[in-house]
Amino acid sequence: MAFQLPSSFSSSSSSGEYSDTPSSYGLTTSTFAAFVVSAGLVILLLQRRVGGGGKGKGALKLPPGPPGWPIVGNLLQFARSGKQFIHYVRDLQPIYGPIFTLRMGSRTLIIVSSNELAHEALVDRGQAFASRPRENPTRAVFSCNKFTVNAAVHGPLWRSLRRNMVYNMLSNTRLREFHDVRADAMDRLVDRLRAESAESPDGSVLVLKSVRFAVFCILLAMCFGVEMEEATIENVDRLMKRVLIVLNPRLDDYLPLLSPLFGKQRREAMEVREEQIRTLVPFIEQRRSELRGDPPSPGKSSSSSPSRSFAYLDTLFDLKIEGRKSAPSHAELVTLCSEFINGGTDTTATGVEWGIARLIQNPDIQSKLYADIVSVVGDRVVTGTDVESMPYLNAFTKELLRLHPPTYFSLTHAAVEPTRLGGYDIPTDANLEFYLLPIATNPNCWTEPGRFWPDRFLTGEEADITGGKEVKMIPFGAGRRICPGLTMGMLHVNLILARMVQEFEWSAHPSYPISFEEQLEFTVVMKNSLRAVVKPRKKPTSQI
Ligand code: HEM
Repeated sequence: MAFQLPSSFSSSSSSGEYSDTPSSYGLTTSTFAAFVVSAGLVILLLQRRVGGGGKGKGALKLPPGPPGWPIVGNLLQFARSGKQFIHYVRDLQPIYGPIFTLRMGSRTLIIVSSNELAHEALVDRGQAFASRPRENPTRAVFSCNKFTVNAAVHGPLWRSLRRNMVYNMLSNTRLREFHDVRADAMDRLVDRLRAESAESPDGSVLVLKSVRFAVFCILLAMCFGVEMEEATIENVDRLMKRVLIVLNPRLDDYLPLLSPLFGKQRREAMEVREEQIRTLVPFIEQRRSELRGDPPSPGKSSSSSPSRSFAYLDTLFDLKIEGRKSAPSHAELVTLCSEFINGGTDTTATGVEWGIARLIQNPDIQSKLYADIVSVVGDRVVTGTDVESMPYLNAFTKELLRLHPPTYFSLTHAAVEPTRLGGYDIPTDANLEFYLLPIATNPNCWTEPGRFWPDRFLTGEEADITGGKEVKMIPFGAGRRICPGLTMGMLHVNLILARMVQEFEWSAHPSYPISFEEQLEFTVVMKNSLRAVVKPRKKPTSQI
């Protein structure tokens, strides 16, 4: 079992297809257990000697939770359970209720799984819970000390960064401007799937890999303003995977006193950070010199096509941050660009993978979806504008994100100042985790909540996925920290699914039966990566 707890994506990455987390970071259960017991005893002795101890939380009335050990809290029980964190929490929830506490070493996690409490905390009293907790030292380096939208504490920096991303990049008008980037990525996706299927002896394809690559291409082009050659994209993608691996939570994140034992991992993380800066700064500099109108440097081989008129990066060069005079540094630009690319890549790709699995499981639903697409576009290739007018597709995607929220937890929240929720104290240093899956499958809110049934949204059941009025399903979170990429995320999931279904009929591979078991990486991916058989349909004509 990998040692895996929820974490923010910061400037880092997300995952999706990577189940190859090195065991040096993911300790096995038995080593971990032995390690924690001995380490716990050593720390206890050390703390006694220096007169240390608790943090004076005795007077607080925290939500209930399983009793834990001194120092290590519930870490040992979690490790010994042999479960993934999402399953460990799922099994505790019926015992401890809608709000409960887990102590993971030095971190106090408060898990909220009630619709009402989520609405109260995120919407009604959104300001009070709008911050983010402290980061571990490795993440702090990658996020330039929380210089990102997702990691910034609630305050002027967060407001400046978020406002810039939302108004300059994620508005409907701006999204329309990148129509051709999406169209190109969709064509490439279809070509890749066709080629992979033709090369494989059984005509099958690995869904997540190609979809993830397509989304990555779109976000890379939007971020840096250039459409890069495939080899360059793959290179950047490989680097992002390494970033992801070194940012995996480590034992010393929860037991900082053990950090002297993790020197090698820390050094490796710093090398990856340097490589990330070395790789991305040339794109930043290329863009800067193009904006200045410099002539291309002689003899420099270009790994990208001519530039677009606008990119996320352009908005960052002279970004005015409340309370700060200087423009973002190179390292900060790398961090902000990585956040933009990573925030939307695995979340979207994971959603599509589960979506294709559901279509294979339900051929009737697949037929209805195909009919919906054809009724709107006829023989023409489906575009981002078309998907808005496809009621069944939109119902399908909503149902998909209800039952398979790409992240089962929102990013970790923190209280701005000590407060209360559900009758319990919430200290500022607690990690507040909103558990999205039980919220979206609450039997008080849904008929047959466990059934995958897109028609529910066409026959009277409703849900505002922003959670503004009430919280029924919030795959993008809710309130002040709601995902700023909601519209783009929905558009990409809709468009990719529509194009994949327009071009191919999807069915199960006889040797790889579909299993709906999940695995927590950054997003919750299919435990057995989906391998499916594709049968080309009538080829649509090129775009108008
Ligand atoms: C299907 C696609 C997506 C899903 C399911 C998703 C989900 C989420 C969730 C659950 C959160 C946490 C909200 C909270 O803390 O309460 C979040 C935050 C965030 N997402 Fe997304 N996301 C998606 C796509 C995107 C895209 C396309 C981008 C941008 C390019 C993006 C950028 C962000 C950022 C910057 C935050 C942090 C917001 C803040 O802290 O103020 N996401 N997302």
